[in-house]
Amino acid sequence: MDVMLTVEGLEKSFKDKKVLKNISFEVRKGEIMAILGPNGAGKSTTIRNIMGIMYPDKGTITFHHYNGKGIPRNKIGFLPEERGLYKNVNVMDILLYLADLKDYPLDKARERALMYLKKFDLEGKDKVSIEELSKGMGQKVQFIASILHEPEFLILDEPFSGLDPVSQEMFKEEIRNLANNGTAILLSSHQMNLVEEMCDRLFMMQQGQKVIYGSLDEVKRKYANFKCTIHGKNDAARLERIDQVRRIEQQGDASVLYLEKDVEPLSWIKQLPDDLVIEELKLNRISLHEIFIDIATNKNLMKEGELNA
Ligand SMILES: Nc1ncnc2c1ncn2[C@@H]1O[C@H](COP(=O)(O)OP(=O)(O)OP(=O)(O)O)[C@@H](O)[C@H]1O
Repeated sequence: MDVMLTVEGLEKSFKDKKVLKNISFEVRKGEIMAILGPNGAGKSTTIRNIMGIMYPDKGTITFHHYNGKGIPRNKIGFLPEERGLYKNVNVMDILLYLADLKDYPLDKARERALMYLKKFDLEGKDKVSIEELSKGMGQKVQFIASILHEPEFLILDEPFSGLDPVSQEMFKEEIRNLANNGTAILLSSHQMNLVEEMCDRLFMMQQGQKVIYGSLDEVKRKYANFKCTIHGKNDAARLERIDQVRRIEQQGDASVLYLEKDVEPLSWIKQLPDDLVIEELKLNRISLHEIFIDIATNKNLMKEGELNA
């Protein structure tokens, strides 16, 4: 386990409002680590502290491999939440300019830029000015700018916002490739389905505090209770009386039964009433999206006082 970055005990206040409270996590080489949380949770503030755009009141940020020499800016790639490139400059010029700022050899940068433009369906756009690009195209160029210099640590803040599904797939594949080639990736996104498909580990925060930290598998095993979806005309009150059903949701003839923690799936199925109408039955764990909503709305997990994985 090769740790690239350690964030330890980060605290930050704006005036008298504490927005980061004892934030600690690490990002490892070759992994996609997601930083998640509701609006205002403190994700961007955490990222800005890592990038050295602002400084923490307390705590440390350590990039390993660099002998404690501070932030290795040339080895970091950053796609910020606030997008923006110089408008009246052409695509290749801006890409080369940004690569140059990272001390990356220009001939190599040009070669890689052409390769990535082709990969992202922007072949021939190298001489087009930024203002002529659509929003999605501009985002692709900015993404290319963040990876052109072969960063060892990459921060992606909402990389998928505004992208069509095909472009999302391209980004997903490229991000996965980068991780497979050893890049440590910190990914912030509100698109839980994509996070669930892509990330190896996740750090979820709320109101400046850690609520969940661990591998996707651990998190799902620990926090994602089972839910049972039954298609068939059944009476809601009756379903609610079934043992270990926490709550139900009904839509037409489909009912989703959210089950209590630690339910034993096989025995639970065995004890279902004989006269239940079942046209279809599915038993699976709740999604990351549902875990997120549970936490953000303080429905369930927060009350159980066991969130500090
Ligand atoms: N420069 C600032 N001055 C004062 N308050 C700030 C500043 N930057 C952020 N905040 C506050 O810090 C808190 C955390 O904000 P932050 O932008 O880090 O959240 P976030 O998790 O990135 O949210 P979002 O998902 O909406 O992007 C919020 O309450 C925000 O209002």
